[in-house]
Amino acid sequence: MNKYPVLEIFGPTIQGEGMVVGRKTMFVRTAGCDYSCAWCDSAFTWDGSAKEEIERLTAEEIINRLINTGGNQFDHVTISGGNPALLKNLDELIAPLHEKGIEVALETQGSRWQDWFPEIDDLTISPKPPSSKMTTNWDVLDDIIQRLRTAGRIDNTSLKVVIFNESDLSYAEKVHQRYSDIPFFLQVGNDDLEENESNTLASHLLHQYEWLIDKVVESSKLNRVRVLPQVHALVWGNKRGV
Ligand SMILES: C[S@@+](CC[C@H](N)C(=O)[O-])C[C@H]1O[C@@H](n2cnc3c(N)ncnc32)[C@H](O)[C@@H]1O
Ligand SMILES: Nc1nc2[nH]cc(C(=O)O)c2c(=O)[nH]1
Ligand code: SF4
Ligand SMILES: [Mg+2]
Repeated sequence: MNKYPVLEIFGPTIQGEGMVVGRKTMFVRTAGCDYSCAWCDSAFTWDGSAKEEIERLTAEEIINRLINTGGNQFDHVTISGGNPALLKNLDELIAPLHEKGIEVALETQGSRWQDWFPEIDDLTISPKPPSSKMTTNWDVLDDIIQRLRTAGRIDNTSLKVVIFNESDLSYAEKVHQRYSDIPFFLQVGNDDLEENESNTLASHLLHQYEWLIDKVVESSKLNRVRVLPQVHALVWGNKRGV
């Protein structure tokens, strides 16, 4: 049996971001990332600070943990990280969830393809803008989108770009123009990961949201798009496991 490095299993909560925002869901957060974004809100998955908390679990153990935690109060599981696309054979987790009538979503940055991507019900690809300090490999991203097209999975796919500044907006325009038929989400960047007063953070993020809305309204290249905050950050602030 394959084992997967898992840092958190939590929920039910709501999906706070993107294409299925508001959907009641459980989360499985895997450890390890091939990126190190300057503003990563889940840096504990890759910076070594939580390495003692990483558990190596089989698919069966993950499902048992999901059921022990969420009971029968869920029918949707979101796999995030870190980058879950570093893991081969995740189909061993996805197929038994589907057999139980549970839908599966994935959060990944579009830096790696895995053959199980076509099994995902809600696939969010979140390429990283300049503020992250990461560079997009456009050949890899093109290849991922092309494979999803070939597999007939574009209806299950969305693109989500986090925005902190004007250069990020130009990057977002480029991504949207390149893959113009794919549902496109702009997401407010949380630039205050140290704030532990959730009301203070929420009012700051709402101002950032207003700024982002204004910018998107102004742009002639960002028309068929959706602009969203991270709803969980507005409700629970920087708390982990929500
Ligand atoms: C923590 S990542 C894990 C999945 C994958 N590594 C990725 O980046 O897509 C989940 C989502 O959170 C977003 N995110 C990370 N840090 C953020 C921040 N400070 N503000 C807003 N969104 C952030 C990422 O862009 C991504 O869309
Ligand atoms: N509620 C909630 N929604 C989320 N959407 C994406 C998340 C992530 O960290 O991948 C996340 C998260 O951590 N919590
Ligand atoms: S790709 Fe995702 S998990 Fe990895 S560093 Fe960037 S935001 Fe964090
Ligand atoms: Mg998060």
